[in-house]
Order: sequence, then structure tokens, then C-alpha cells
Amino acid sequence: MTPEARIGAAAEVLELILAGEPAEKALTSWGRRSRFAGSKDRAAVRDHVFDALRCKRSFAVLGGGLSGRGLMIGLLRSEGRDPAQVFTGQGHAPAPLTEQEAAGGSVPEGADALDLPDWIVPELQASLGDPAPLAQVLRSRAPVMLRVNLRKSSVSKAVAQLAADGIVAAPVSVSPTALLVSEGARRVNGSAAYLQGMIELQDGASQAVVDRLPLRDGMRVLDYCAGGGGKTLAMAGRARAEFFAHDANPRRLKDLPVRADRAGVSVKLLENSGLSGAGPFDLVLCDAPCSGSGAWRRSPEGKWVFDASALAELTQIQDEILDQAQGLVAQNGVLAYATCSVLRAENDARVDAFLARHPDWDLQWSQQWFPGPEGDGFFACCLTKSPK
Ligand SMILES: C[S@@+](CC[C@H](N)C(=O)[O-])C[C@H]1O[C@@H](n2cnc3c(N)ncnc32)[C@H](O)[C@@H]1O
Repeated sequence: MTPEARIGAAAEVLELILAGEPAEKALTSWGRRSRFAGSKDRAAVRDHVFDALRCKRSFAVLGGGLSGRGLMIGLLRSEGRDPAQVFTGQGHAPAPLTEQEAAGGSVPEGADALDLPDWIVPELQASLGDPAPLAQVLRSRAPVMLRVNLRKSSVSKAVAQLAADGIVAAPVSVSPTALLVSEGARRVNGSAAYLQGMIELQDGASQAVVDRLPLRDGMRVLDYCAGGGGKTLAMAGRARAEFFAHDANPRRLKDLPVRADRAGVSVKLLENSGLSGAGPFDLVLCDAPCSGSGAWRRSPEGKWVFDASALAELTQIQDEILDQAQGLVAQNGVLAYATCSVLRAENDARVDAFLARHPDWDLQWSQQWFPGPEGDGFFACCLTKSPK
């Protein structure tokens, strides 16, 4: 496909997304209809679509309208390119600009320029002051990051093994196990290092959260909201403990046995009914469901669908999770709480509310990571029960 045809295809896919189709589904159905598209074409169209979703408000203003074409026109103008040179109607290029498209477009301001929904601007101001620096980061692509599985490899061996498959990755400071991929990101899943369990795809701040947990060999550790098991496996890479994984939705755990096998670690899956019988645990991690606001670079659709009522619903679930999980912590054990959110309402405010409901617990530490070149935004803290 020509570069112009890729822009045209991205505009088509965006039209489906704007009509309500999830981005992944819209890209898959375009891929099925477009057998002529090679892997580089698919990757380029995907990048255009996700770039546009991250900057939906500003591109719509720049492009003169919220439509697939409008967003792509906005993207070109944001890069200082003339859309008339791309929208030519020649060969496989998209149809020429209408008069309205050629004349339209203005410079985005306020929440349009920040590419944030209106309701969240005051929420972010309350959490971190000026939202502009964070908003700017959320408008750009997230880094591709790997975690070295210390059970199977060392950082230097993993880097060398990746290089043999044409993947350039280097250590970064956010975590001693984190690698930042600068070349060959799309080859990671097929690489020998991945297939042999030496590395996993995992965000840098997600690894830093696990680095701060008080893990020791021989502990009994429960990942209470384990989902796909990213944090379970990161914890298992750090200590020879007994690991248990639970999720309110057990289907979310389905890939964990295969991933644990590849990583060379053992994880016991726990159904709701088996939870209390398996406890107590020395460490219970609640990596709670959240807005995902710290990771909106990766999942930009979330930025536009999340709203104040979803936030209120989530904070209630987060409180319930902490209340349930605290009952599973052994005497002298640790309750850890984490989110990939930058909103105070989901982080410090939940800890304050927990401590008010459970005055026999103390906060040991808390930390907020913001999205940046080495990872997403995360919050984590550890709580312990005061001695009787
Ligand atoms: C942020 S995700 C976990 C991601 C995972 N820890 C990882 O690192 O890959 C949150 C998970 O919490 C689960 N969840 C939602 N409500 C829950 C509840 N009340 N109890 C336990 N898990 C819950 C969701 O199904 C989801 O898989």
C-alpha cells in the first residue's frame, strides 16, 4: 500500500470506531477485508488509528470535524503536512479534499488542545495541579518495555538473546528488570527470548511496583486481582514463594498457567469459593480495576469512554476489594494496593478511606509513578495491621 492509501484506510477504520465499534475489532475486520495489506501496511494503519485516538479532540479541531477523514486531516496538519498532497484521489489515495475540508480547521485550545474530556480536567487539577504536562505525555505513544525473568535469565543474557533476533533492547532505571525496546518491537512475541520465558512484555512502572513489595522466599503470596497474571509472574521472578492467583472473573486467569509454565514458575489458581480456605497469606496484592488513566497512551479509547459515574462506581469496587482482601492477610502480613491510575480519587483517597474504616491498619509507604519515557502511570502502597 502507498502511504496515502494507508491514511485512507485509517480514516475508514476510524469511521467505524466513531460509530461505536471497538478499535481492535474495527482493525481486525479491516484486516480481513484487506488481504492485499502486508504486515507493514497493517502496522502503519494501526499506528495512524491509535495516534488519532490519542489526539482525537485536537485532530478533530485541526481537521475541521470529528470524522475518520477529519481526524486524518488533523493528524497531517499536526505534523505540518498539507493534507491536499495526500488526499488527491490519485491511485489508491483517498478522495480529494472537499472545499469545506480544505478551508476548515482551527488551532485547538483548552481541553481540545490537552486532548482530555472536559470532566476530567478539574479532577486532574485536584490530583496533580496543572494537567498539561501529563496530558501532553498521554498524547504520545507508549514505550515498548520488557521484563527480564530472573528465574530464567539475566539482564545481559536477555539483551544478547533479543539482539540475535534483531530486537534492540536496553536496561532503564525504572526497574532493574526493565528493558526499553528501541528496534524490532513487533518481533518480540516470536523471539527465542520470549518463547523460552526469558522475557515478558511488561510496562516499566508495573515492574517498579513489584520491586517495592516486601517479597521473601517461603512466603505465601496472593495476587487477589490477578487478571492475566502480569504482576503474579513479576513477583514470582523475584522470590521463591508460594504464589496464588485469584480474580473475580476466573476467565481472566485462563492464560496464566501457560505463561507461568513458560516462565518456569508455579502458580495456584484460586476460585472465589477456595479463597478463605487457602488463606491466610503473608502478602496480598490488590492490583485493582481502575480508570487506567496512567495507561491511556496504550488504550486511548478509555480516555474518551471513562466518565465521572464510572469513576464513582470504580471507587466503590476498590473499597470493597480492600475490605475483602484485608481479611485474608496473616498476622504481621502486608496488604498491597495498586492501580494504573493517576487520579487521587482512586489512590490516596482510597487508602485514606480504608484507614478510616479500619483504624487498626497503618500505611507503610505509598508511591505515585507518572507516565513517561520508562513506563505508565501507577500508584502503589503497602498497609500493615498494628500489633495488638
Ligand atoms: C488491573 S486488572 C489486573 C491486572 C493484573 N494484575 C496484571 O498485572 O496483569 C484488575 C483485575 O481485577 C479483577 N477484578 C474486578 N473486580 C474484582 C473483585 N471484586 N475481586 C477480585 N478481582 C476483581 C478484574 O477482573 C481484572 O482482571
